[in-house]
Amino acid sequence: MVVRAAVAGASGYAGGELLRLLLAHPGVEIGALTGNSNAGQRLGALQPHLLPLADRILEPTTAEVLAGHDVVFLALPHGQSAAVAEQLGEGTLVVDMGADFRLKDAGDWEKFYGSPHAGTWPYGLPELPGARQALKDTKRIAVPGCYPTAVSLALVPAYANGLAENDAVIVAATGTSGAGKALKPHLLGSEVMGSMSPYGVGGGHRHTPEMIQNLSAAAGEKVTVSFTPTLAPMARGILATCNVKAKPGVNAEAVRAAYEKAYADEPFVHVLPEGQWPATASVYGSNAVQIQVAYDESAQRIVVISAIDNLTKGTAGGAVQSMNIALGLDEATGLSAIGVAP
Ligand SMILES: NC(=O)C1=CN([C@@H]2O[C@H](COP(=O)(O)OP(=O)(O)OC[C@H]3O[C@@H](n4cnc5c(N)ncnc54)[C@H](OP(=O)(O)O)[C@@H]3O)[C@@H](O)[C@H]2O)C=CC1
Ligand SMILES: CC(=O)N[C@@H](CCC(=O)OP(=O)(O)O)C(=O)O
Repeated sequence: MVVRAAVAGASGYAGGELLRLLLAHPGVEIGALTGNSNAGQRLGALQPHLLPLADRILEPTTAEVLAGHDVVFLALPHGQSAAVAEQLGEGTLVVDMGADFRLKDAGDWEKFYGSPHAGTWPYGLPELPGARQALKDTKRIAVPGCYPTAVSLALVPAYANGLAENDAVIVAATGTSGAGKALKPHLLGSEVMGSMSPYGVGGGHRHTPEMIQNLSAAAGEKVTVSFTPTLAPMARGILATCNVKAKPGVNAEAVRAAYEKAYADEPFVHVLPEGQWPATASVYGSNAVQIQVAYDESAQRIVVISAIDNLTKGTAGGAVQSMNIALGLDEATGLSAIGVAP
């Protein structure tokens, strides 16, 4: 089976990473490629690493251009997907890499994104309990945010196994590509090189409600999340340090056993051997997730560290993995868990 896929937002970082993966996918033929301000440009001028597509011309992002494809990926800014998606036929598989359909709670959406809530689609993080079943045969997929991917995979086993108190403290470092290609003064090389800086401190980051949604579903009760993102001088990668108070009676063996069992059969999530720690360089350009867990006995806290590539497992790889499930393909088709080092 070969499906024809269109990519809206092909000039951006997420769209570019998606095309890199789709070029290596045996079941996908690449159809229309669209942009906004760059419509009319050669893709090669904007994504010079995508050599086989260099002479393709970006078209405007309209329902007419995106019609007639089996799959449409939307790699557009927040709030832009819903209007496009509603014009695409019900028989088309629409994979939204933006945030529009991730949250279930309309109040959360309005508070953090400041616009009316468009709805909720099956969530494209297959490793979460029940997620694969919801993705099978679906025609609509909401790909998670990059931080919620790293954090949910790190903490869901602790909550699903009743090991952690209902209070998570998370500090995560990200590469600059997470902010997209649009020019932003705080992302100038001279501001970022040789420096790390926090942002969205104090509960303001829009990924916080998405983390709460995922962790609360695993815990069976509302989990409190304090999330602090930081910007690191690298292009790609997220390193999330997740710290939770352990429930009474928990010990190091129980924690380790829960994580090893949770991810034993997962093709992309690797619980590292004891003493080895996740690093963004190890997952660069791959769909892999590295996890290490430690029990801090003196503080009675569980510390889980995860590393992903924000553009791969955190966006485009997660999108392809979820598409594969929806189409009934092997979940790992076209994806690699092998990183690039050094
Ligand atoms: N970067 C990341 O790590 C992650 C990104 N995502 C999501 O992916 C989506 C794209 O992000 P990213 O690629 O980083 O952003 P970029 O800024 O790099 O790219 C944005 C893309 O959307 C197009 N675009 C901009 N405005 C409009 C509009 N009004 N209508 C239609 N198209 C428009 C741009 O076209 P043009 O350049 O031609 O103007 C470009 O192709 C976002 O929703 C983001 O949340 C999700 C997880 C992680
Ligand atoms: C450095 C930086 O700004 N990172 C982005 C990462 C979020 C992201 O890309 O995810 P979604 O846009 O899909 O929600 C941020 O913190 O907003």
